[in-house]
Amino acid sequence: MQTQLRAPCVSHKTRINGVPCSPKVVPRVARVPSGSAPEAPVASPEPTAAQRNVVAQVAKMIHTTTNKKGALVSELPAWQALKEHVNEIEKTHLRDLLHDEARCMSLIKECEGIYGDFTRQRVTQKTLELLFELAEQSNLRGKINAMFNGEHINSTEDRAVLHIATRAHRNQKIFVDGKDVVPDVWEVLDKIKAFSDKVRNGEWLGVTGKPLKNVVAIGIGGSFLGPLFVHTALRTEPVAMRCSRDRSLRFLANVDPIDVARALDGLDPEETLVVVVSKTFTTAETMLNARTVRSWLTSRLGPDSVAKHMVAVSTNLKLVKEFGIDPENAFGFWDWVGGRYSVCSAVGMLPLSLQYGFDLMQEFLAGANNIDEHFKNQPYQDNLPVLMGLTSLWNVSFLGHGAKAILPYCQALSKLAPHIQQVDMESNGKGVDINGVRLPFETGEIDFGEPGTNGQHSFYQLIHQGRVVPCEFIGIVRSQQSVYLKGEVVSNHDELMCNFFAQADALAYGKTPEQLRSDNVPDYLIPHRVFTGNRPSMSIMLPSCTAYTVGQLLAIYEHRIAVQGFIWNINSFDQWGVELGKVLASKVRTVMNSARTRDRKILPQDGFNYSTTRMINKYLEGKTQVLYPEGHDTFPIDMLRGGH
Ligand SMILES: O=P(O)(O)OC[C@H]1O[C@H](O)[C@H](O)[C@@H](O)[C@@H]1O
Repeated sequence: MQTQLRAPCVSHKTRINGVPCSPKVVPRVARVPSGSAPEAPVASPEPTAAQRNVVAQVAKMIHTTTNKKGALVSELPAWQALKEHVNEIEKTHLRDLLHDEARCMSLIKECEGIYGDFTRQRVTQKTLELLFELAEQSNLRGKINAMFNGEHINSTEDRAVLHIATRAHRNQKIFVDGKDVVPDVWEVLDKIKAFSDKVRNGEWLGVTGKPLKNVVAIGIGGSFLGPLFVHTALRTEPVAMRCSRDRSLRFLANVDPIDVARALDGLDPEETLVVVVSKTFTTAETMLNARTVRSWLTSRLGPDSVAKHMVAVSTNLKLVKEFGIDPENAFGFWDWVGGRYSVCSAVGMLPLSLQYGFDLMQEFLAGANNIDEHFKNQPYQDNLPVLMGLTSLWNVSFLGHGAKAILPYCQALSKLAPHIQQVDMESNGKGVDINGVRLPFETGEIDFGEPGTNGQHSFYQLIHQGRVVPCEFIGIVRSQQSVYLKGEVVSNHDELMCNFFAQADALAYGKTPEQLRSDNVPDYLIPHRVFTGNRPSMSIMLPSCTAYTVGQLLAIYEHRIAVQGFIWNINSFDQWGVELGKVLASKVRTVMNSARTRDRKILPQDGFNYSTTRMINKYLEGKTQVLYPEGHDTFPIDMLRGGH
């Protein structure tokens, strides 16, 4: 049997990622037979100086040759067993697996009103058992508990990860650093209710005395995508429609002035409330957009209008004040809410409550909370986020499928994929494990998606006959909008759902040359018309698309992403990868300003490479505007027309 060197467990904390670690550093080098369980760090008597020296040298040697500080998940016995199990699965075809009714029954889960069908994943009962074993060996349960217990599992930023607290019931208790944070959460929620009620019932008026019926939410990334997803999901839901009659909610995210023009087009500033949403209140795009819209407001309504027409959501109340927004009109949240996990905090709750009313949005929180409890308490085999996370991990890390398609058969869920893109790819697109050790395998998935049936007429060709892309089909039992035309074979929503059912089986079964021959397909076309099938997917059905079920769906996706990150043993809650581009943009900004204000070209001494220098100069030459105008703001004429 082969042996491999395992690195010393060196811990500076008593708990890392929910895993207890000996506070006493006991470097230890073990020879571990591959395929056997890694040993836990053990306490030993104080080593002598000579022993310490030997251990330090061996540890240094291991560190420099393997860069390991602890066992990687890929070294765990269950990971190895899953690798070997791939050979078994490669011999199966979904066509056959779907004939096994006992298997299918065990892979269909009905919980919390949601129907989850995993039968079209390329898994058998044995695969699941091995995945559960991997979860055990990776201490998944311990890591979930660590998250719910408010431990600082975001170790690179030394923060707890507690978006679950933002949707806690008032009587729940959730502690961060010894403090119950639920009262703080509800203090902000109560403030959102009071403020949104006042705006909606006309108690809070604009500076010229008009009701504020339009809201523009300025924010980007996590301060945009989640709220946009939920707003898009509710726009045509009958109760939400009634609650939002005569009101509008728009979003402004991109720093592109075209987005400003579109967001403000036709709006009357006198009737418009602006919500600036930024966790840090330093994000360049958001702050420039906020200054732009402030200028749009004040140029029409005077400087005093800011007090009545601008409010903020942020963790940085100092900068909110410096911007000129009264902290009384600011809605806080906390560093333990990650930006991409913040839709249930004031980030989403303020703009959405202004649009739909707080009471409806509370149902959204209740739906998310329902899944939080499910995730925390259900055993792996009945736990939707765990099953989704594990089967995705199987697809990515063992079957080698690096992408996944999110395919809601519901137009209202059209912004689910863009939101999950950020939550998933920013969380799990990492190159090192939680200890900073470079991973010998890839993490994360490339997420994309469109609502069915639109996607069918776009990229489905590739997923049927080109690359294998595991798909997630999301269907709704009762549509938000019901249409049936007399004489049609089925109602419009049934027509949509016929496609939902058909696509999953088309991917799984495919079409063989024999079937094509018996359909009299000419020989020369057969290779073109063969579908190999055996393409994995899963299906979820929600009873309806309401505030409650949208909350459930959101939490399912958030937690399944955490499951994957916990098992890969990465930090799913930081995002250092977005920094470098920001820093370089800032350097370009400085040089751009100097070039524009001094009417000069970019020079080699500005520090850019040949390509970038030439490209920026080409850009500078091509614009009619050379010098920035002094002393006043400029807008495209139309942007100021204010709907008149
Ligand atoms: O809410 P903000 O502080 O303005 O941040 C907005 C976004 O900024 C960056 O792009 C981060 O990577 C995102 O996670 C975050 O959501």
